[in-house]
Amino acid sequence: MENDSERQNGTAPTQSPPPRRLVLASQSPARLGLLRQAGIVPDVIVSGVDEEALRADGPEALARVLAEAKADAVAARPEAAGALVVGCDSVLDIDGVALGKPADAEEATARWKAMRGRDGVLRTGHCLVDTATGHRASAVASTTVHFGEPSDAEIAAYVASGEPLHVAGAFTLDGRSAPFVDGITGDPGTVIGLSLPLLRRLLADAGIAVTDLWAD
Ligand SMILES: Nc1nc2c(ncn2[C@@H]2O[C@H](COP(=O)(O)OP(=O)(O)OP(=O)(O)O)[C@@H](O)[C@H]2O)c(=O)[nH]1
Repeated sequence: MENDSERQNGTAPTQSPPPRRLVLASQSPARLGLLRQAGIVPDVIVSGVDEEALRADGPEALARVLAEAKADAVAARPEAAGALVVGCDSVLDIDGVALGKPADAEEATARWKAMRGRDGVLRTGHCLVDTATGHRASAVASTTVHFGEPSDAEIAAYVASGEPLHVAGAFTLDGRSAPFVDGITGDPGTVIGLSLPLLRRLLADAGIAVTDLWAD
């Protein structure tokens, strides 16, 4: 509390804003890991949004619409009251076609045989909702992925690992298919599932410094 002299000469210490709670509207362990490694420990509330039920005109619009649907669904929950909510959705854009998680091993194999040696763009939609103020903003981050040329046998082994079935684009930058990705142009977090530089900008637009969310 400021004392009288501080009040009179305006030297009262500036009160740092109360810490804000962030809710991650995603079941993605990769997104949670990116936030935790950056010093942010969000609550997780899975949106349960049926992604197949939504349509949009192209990969970028689809990633945005799905991220917005996830954030809005969680922001409406009573357990998110007063919190900042971030929702994300990632799709691989190859020649304007949005590729999410492959349906099965056969599709994962066919995708790898089609995309090896080529470039694709991983597009991750982000939506931030401040349930305390009603502020809501969304944006899409894009990173170009330069795929290597795994052999048929390497593709078969990767698909047999099961990993590609659980991730957008049937590949991971930081997992078993890392040897098959020659490089990227853009933010790596966008590929993994959440762009921290973009989140920083969305938070700043809401009047919040990303450093205010650090857990310690
Ligand atoms: N670790 C890792 N995960 C990836 C990579 N690329 C995509 N993913 C994951 O693939 C998933 C993309 O599917 P989404 O529909 O966006 O998200 P989800 O996992 O279904 O979870 P929700 O947000 O609850 O819908 C996310 O969990 C991403 O983190 C990658 O390079 N590395």
